[in-house]
Amino acid sequence: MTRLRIAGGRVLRPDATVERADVLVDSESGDIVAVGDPEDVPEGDETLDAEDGLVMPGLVNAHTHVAMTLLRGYADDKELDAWLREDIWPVEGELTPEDVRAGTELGLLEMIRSGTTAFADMYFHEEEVVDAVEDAGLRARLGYGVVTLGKDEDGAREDCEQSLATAREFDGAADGRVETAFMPHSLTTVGEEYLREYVPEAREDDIPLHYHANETTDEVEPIVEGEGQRPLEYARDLDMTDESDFVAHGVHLDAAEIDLLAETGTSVIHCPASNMKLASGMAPVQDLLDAGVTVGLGTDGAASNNDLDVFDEMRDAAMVGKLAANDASAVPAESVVRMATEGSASALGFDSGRIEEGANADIAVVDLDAAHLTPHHDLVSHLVYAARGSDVRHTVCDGAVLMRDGEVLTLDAEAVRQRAEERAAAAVERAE
Ligand SMILES: CSC[C@H]1O[C@@H](n2cnc3c(O)ncnc32)[C@H](O)[C@@H]1O
Ligand SMILES: [Zn+2]
Repeated sequence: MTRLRIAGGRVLRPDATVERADVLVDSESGDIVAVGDPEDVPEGDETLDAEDGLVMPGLVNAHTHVAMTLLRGYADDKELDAWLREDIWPVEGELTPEDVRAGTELGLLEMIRSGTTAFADMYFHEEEVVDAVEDAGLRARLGYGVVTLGKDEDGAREDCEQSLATAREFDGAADGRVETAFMPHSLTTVGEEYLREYVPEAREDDIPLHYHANETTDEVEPIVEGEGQRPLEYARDLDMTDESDFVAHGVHLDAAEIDLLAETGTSVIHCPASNMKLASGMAPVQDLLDAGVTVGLGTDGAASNNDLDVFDEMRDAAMVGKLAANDASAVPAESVVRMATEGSASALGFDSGRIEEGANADIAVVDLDAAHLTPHHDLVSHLVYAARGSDVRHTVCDGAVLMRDGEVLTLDAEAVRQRAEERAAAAVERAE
């Protein structure tokens, strides 16, 4: 057994306390095998120096479209529908598998550098995302995003079948680090007849569902008018609110929908930066937490954020959560850290997000000696209100070191950056 010892640091425990401790990881099983007083933790074969650092669970970005890094800064300052139709979808129509690979690698590089160890992705050419994740060493729940709107019946069916085939083929890939889901884009961009036909197929194979829901009022109103139901009631009647399912956004929810989410166990992935930038609205996060809904955190794509830094997202979640509740005590730092770690991991079905014996060894070590993190009254506060992705010193996933002392070991950072730059420019040129 190869053992990695993360030594000399302070450790963020699942109850949000911080203690001086060492962490021992079994690099073969990918599990944490001991957490405790340095004198009680057995020696490792390899050591990661966590002196002056905080050892915390790797962050989990539970909703993104990772290859959209290629479109970062391409189209800003528009609301969702116009942004997608006028700017994003025309370029996405030009993206080749190689483009998606290049954009994904850029996103993975950014995630590893900022302490993210797991994520959920909805996109196309998803086989490229699987390969990139396998090489870069992260953990992910991946799926092909279905849109039937604007397609004829053959095209729509092809899309649904592609999503199911992707989910079946790649589940368990990358030594089990990749799991999958059936991913209808949203309740308004996928026709009811297709949801009625294909959701039962996913259920038969125990494939979870991930989709955008209640993101904008434009998405809620047609369902209320057409079906006489709130969107999540419509989703429940289509068997789309299982415990294993997770929806992105959940901005415009009424009280009955919040109860429905709590009763069914369907998780909500809060994406505050995207919701603010596209002026979609403010999600009722404190109400969701009070109702017992599992809430995770996601950046959404880098074109509506415009980065994949979950530290940034935590700060946004705390800030907008208070504004939405009109209460400065709402969505406190501890709840936000929980959302970005255990909450997201649980939504994605991963046994990660906590530094505890038996959990996946998905870990980030944050440097605490920066000026903007001094003094150390409350380290949980710092993670949410003061830290940045660039404060991460080491990133470990599944027991493997992906970044040591700021150097990413699984990707050639400069080559990744150059390829993405070239591919992004060429794709935009083809589209214009
Ligand atoms: C069909 S693959 C996924 C699809 O989703 C688009 N997308 C990116 N951000 C959002 C968002 O906030 N709401 C809805 N859809 C979004 C992305 O561009 C892909 O086309
Ligand atoms: Zn999205």
